[in-house]
Amino acid sequence: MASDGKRLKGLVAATFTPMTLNSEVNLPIIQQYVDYLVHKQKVKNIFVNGTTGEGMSLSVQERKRLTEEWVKHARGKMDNVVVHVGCLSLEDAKDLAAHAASCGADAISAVSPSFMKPSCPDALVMYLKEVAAAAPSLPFYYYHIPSLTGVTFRVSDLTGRMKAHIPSFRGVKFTDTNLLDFSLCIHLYKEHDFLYGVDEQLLGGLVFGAHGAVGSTYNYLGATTNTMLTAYEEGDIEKARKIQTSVFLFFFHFFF
Ligand SMILES: CC(=O)N[C@H](C=O)[C@@H](O)[C@H](O)[C@H](O)CO
Ligand SMILES: CC(=O)C(=O)O
Repeated sequence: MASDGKRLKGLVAATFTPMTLNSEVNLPIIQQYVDYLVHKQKVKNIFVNGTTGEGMSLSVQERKRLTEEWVKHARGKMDNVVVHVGCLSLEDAKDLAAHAASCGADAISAVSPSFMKPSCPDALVMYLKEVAAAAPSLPFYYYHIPSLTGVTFRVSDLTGRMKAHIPSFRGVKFTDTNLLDFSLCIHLYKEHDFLYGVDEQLLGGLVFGAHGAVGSTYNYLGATTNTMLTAYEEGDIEKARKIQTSVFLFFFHFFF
């Protein structure tokens, strides 16, 4: 699964972390989870230990064991395993990045530290540069999620700096409703991948040129969202809009 220059496209499911009733990570079920995503949801990329997987609430050891298991079972079945390695501790993030590389993950990603926040865009890039350098052979994706990190630097401001300072920088997982910032990134940095992360308005992201999408709902609405991607590609905007509307109505029904 080496990712020699291959671009991350299409849907990426942000995996949940299966737990046992004893609050241990449930590793034996991961093989079944991979098969379910590939066969039932037609989703062949995963984002492990992110927001949905509650990576920030897991121990470093749990995150490592999960990474090993996801990579092992995805091998030969999936296209990309992206491992989220962001932590409040830079040393832990570097440790997780190096571990992801040693397991054979395809890419890594990291959020900004969020308790002691970087004071300016350059400080954030210095942190991300060190994390990425711990796994220099893996494509690195900045994970922008200001609603949770409170770090609101515009991605269009950060991207040029990441491109200049992080040799493995490949793109951004962009979880924010600011489509102006998103579209500016796509316009300015055509050689990078910008993956949209607000599942309820992915259609808006597609119109502005999203290369793909990372999200929690692709665990269970992957097949449905794939039909939306196809409708959009075929120019059937009415159908795509209907599917997007059904997705957010479904979502609002259960979560609001
Ligand atoms: C805050 C959050 O978890 N965002 C996810 C991606 O980053 C999304 O996939 C959402 O879970 C999804 O859009 C539902 O609101
Ligand atoms: C949605 C997403 O990308 C995450 O859970 O991290």
